[in-house]
Amino acid sequence: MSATISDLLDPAGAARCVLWRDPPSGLSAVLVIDDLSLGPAAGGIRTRAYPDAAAMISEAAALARAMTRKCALAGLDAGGAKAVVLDHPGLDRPAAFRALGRRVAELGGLFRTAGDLGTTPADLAAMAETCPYVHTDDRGLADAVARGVIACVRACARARGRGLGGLRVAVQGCGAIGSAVARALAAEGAFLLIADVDPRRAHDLAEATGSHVHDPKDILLAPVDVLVPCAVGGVVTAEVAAAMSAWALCGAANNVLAAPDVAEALRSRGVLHVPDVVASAGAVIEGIGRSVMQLADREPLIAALGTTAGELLAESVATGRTTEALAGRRAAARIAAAQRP
Ligand SMILES: NC(=O)c1ccc[n+]([C@@H]2O[C@H](COP(=O)([O-])OP(=O)(O)OC[C@H]3O[C@@H](n4cnc5c(N)ncnc54)[C@H](O)[C@@H]3O)[C@@H](O)[C@H]2O)c1
Repeated sequence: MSATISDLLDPAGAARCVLWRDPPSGLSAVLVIDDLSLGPAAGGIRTRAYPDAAAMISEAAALARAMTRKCALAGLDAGGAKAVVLDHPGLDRPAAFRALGRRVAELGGLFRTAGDLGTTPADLAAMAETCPYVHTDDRGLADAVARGVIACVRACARARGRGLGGLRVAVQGCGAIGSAVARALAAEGAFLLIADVDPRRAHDLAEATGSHVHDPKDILLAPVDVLVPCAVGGVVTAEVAAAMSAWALCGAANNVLAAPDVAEALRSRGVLHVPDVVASAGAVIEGIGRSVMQLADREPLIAALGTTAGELLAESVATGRTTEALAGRRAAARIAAAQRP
């Protein structure tokens, strides 16, 4: 069940993919390394009940591509990757994550990882027993994401001549990231509507932050100023883009647009859209900044996400292009410059 580095290094520059299985623990995992031009590949581990291996590969590949853009835009010396783990009734989680840790350790630091949707602090702790390349400080990374999201929401508010105080914000998802974002927004005096498919999580977060619990079925259409998705990807469909009340979209959920043309639907309605590859970069800045770039202070890079968001919003108005396209172009330019001999 092991991969060697040469399995992953593809001289043609195509995405590298490896499937790991460990029958004793029930582990089935896919790692996609998308790009190594700027440095080792960074990306979290997602754990979900996928229908088949093709679904695992396709989600890992899309998320790894987004990580490449995220690292390039954040000014990090890192490329993009993603690992996904199949959640199923036969999964012995501690043993499976220890086995996954052994495989990732064999790559010698080529892949740097942390948590993501569905992967728990206990999973990461088990993995860290066998692997030095996993960040287990889930709360610290989530708080770093929240600081980046706040900087980007502030950029949206500023574009409308507003501040964060009294801003009406809807947060979808009350997990690690949604909770950190809601706490940070509440501390800034925003008025919050929050929702989760797990009512207990929403209730507990509402108690802690003074927020109002909203029905998860229509949180994306809630009458607010800013929509902050922090749950699963693909939730902003063409229908949501056409019907949403919020005048800004700025969330941490990776790959939140259901299709590329949704970006144009948002732009043509005048919705300020901060791409999630910008808004959600706080965790990878914290992780790679600390472990690879040895930056004593990562806050300037996190604060710079707000500057990038403001520039993209202004450039979109000036050029009529979507912020998503403009962000993609910036990331590609930085990677191309690094690839030049
Ligand atoms: N963890 C990180 O460091 C990190 C960094 C950047 C981006 N992200 C992204 O942020 C998002 C959230 O990650 P997380 O680590 O908080 O995951 P998590 O598993 O801790 O929390 C996700 C929450 O979303 C809820 N949820 C799922 N579907 C929902 C729906 N349709 N409506 C409302 N709630 C729903 C779940 O019940 C859960 O409470 C993911 O898209 C992830 O890729 C995570």
